[in-house]
Amino acid sequence: LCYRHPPKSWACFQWLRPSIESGAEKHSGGSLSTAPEKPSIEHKELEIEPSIPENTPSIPKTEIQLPIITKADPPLSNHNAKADLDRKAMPPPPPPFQKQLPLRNPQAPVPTFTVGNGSANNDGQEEDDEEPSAPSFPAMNSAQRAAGGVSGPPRLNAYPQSSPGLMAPPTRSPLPNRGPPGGSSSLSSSLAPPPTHTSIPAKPRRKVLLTPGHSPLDWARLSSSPTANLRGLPADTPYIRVPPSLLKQYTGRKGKDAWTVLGGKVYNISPYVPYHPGGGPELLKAAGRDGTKLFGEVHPWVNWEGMLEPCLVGIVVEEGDKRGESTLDDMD
Ligand code: HEM
Repeated sequence: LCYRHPPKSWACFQWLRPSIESGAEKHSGGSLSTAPEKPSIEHKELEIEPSIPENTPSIPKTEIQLPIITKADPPLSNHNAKADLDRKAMPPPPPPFQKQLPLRNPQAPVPTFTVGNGSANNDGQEEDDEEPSAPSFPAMNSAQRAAGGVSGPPRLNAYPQSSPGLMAPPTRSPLPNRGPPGGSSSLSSSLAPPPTHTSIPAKPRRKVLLTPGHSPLDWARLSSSPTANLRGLPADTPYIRVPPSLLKQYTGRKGKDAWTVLGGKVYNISPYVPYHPGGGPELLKAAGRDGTKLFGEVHPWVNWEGMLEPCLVGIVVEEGDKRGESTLDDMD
């Protein structure tokens, strides 16, 4: 302000100038005995004026015009008139600082933006020199922009008007869709995991509902009991050699136990039938014959040796092997 309007050009000084000049004349007259009426003001003014450099850029005096008093204006008087003149001579105060968004259409005070016409500018130039660029949200490479679903600023209403880019409101039914995974509505269930997160197994799992007291834990408890006789043979019976003809007799029918062969060892699987997670019938498919291949096709990860150790009957031998009863020590 002082740069553009130096004190030299202030209107109040214009008003004071006649008195200053007259004061100067008094001083130049050399009458030291005559005391000025306003010595402090006049001397101050006389000191200020020479301190302003002559080459200071200033508005020419012709530009500083006192307001022309027309007939319509009320008559100015004394202090109020001077204050008015001073106020009019001063430039208007700057507006309060605020960042102005470039609004192209004054009819629409809320900024809106559209996607898809390629007008978005992202080269980092000044905003004032460019067209109004798209807002920074959502991001330029976001899925929202790619889907074309952005047509305006975020809305607070839950269900906006139907628009081709917006998701339709969910259809609600009186009961939640919580059917079993294997039910008829499993494909359309909203609780079903998305197909990309799980791989559909080649074979559906065939676990059965075990009767109470026949969980795997119950079997572990039973099989670890030293008093339980799970072999189906009289106590203290040594391990026996089992030819195929003998194995065939133990199919689990006609009141006999079910034996099977896993890895060359013969097991009595009858006690395990109610504990088998795949169901009794499935287990009994291996009864009376070698079930090693069958077992490996279904669950090769199962530790059958540890689970069926107390059910071990003996070993399988060739037909016609007449070496009689033998123990596992003989096999080793
Ligand atoms: C003979 C000794 C066997 C033992 C000790 C045994 C043990 C088991 C065990 C522990 C499971 C649960 C596996 C798991 O949860 O991952 C199971 C499941 C099953 N087992 Fe066996 N099993 C035997 C024989 C067999 C045989 C011979 C068959 C079929 C012919 C069979 C068919 C099944 C089936 C279909 C399942 C259900 C698999 C699934 O959950 O998808 N098992 N068995």
